[in-house]
Amino acid sequence: MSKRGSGQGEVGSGDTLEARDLHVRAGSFPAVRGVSATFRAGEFAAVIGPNGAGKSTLLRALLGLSLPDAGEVRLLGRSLRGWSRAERARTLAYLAQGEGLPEGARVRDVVSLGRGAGAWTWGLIPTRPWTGADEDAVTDALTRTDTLRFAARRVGELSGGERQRVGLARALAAGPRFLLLDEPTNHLDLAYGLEVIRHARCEAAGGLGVVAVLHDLNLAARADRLLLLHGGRVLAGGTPEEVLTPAHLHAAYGLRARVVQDGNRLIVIPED
Ligand SMILES: Nc1ncnc2c1ncn2[C@@H]1O[C@H](COP(=O)(O)OP(=O)(O)OP(=O)(O)O)[C@@H](O)[C@H]1O
Repeated sequence: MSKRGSGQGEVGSGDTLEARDLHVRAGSFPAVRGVSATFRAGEFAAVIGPNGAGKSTLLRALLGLSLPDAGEVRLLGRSLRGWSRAERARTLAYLAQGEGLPEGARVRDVVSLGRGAGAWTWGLIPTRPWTGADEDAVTDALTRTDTLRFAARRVGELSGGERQRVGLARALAAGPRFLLLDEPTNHLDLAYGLEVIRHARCEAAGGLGVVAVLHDLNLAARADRLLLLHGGRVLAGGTPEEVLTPAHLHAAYGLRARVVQDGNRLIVIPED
């Protein structure tokens, strides 16, 4: 089934971000060891696993920020090695873990950075003029993340949850095909965490591919697909029902847990 999202066009079967037998080091440590996974446009996928499982390292390799020792990343059917930095930056958006935003800047200006407005702000030579289409894309990203109403406020005046949505808006402003989020709900209370997940789901329903590293398994249970890493390897991949089993949770986290179905959602309950 194909979907249409604002500015993202038709989603076809080749709209994937793929890791093929990927081996990646973090420093000298082999943090990702033979991971294969396919992330699709139009899907919200969560990468889960205990501390040190290799989640962030995998995300950085998918973005082309860390080069693999072996294996490859393929984006829209082409090896990432063949993509220019500029092409990659337009296609893959990234919200890093604990990424700070400039406190004194106004929200709209921060979101404009997502379309390269920094080239003007920082006195660099712009490669193209700022256009009405850029302005529209910024407004669209602000609207989609429900941040338009405080677009004129300064970042320093916002709550943690509001800042996270501004970061999301900046990433979306570039008009990417895939959005990669590293622990986007970290330090957020339950309500804000849920809100970030709701936005991620909504973007995926609009045609974007969303890949988020998540620690909270009950938030991850709201994803379309899960990838469970352990020791740099894939322990399980598939739907939340397939991945969040007591056996997998015990193998990955050494945790005894019950998994119960509540309506159409799974709930993980750790046992003492
Ligand atoms: N610069 C580095 N030098 C050496 N080892 C590193 C470096 N960065 C990460 N590692 C190790 O690589 C492994 C994977 O790290 P990574 O950050 O990808 O895991 P993670 O699953 O994202 O963990 P967390 O949930 O704690 O953020 C860990 O064991 C970590 O200690």
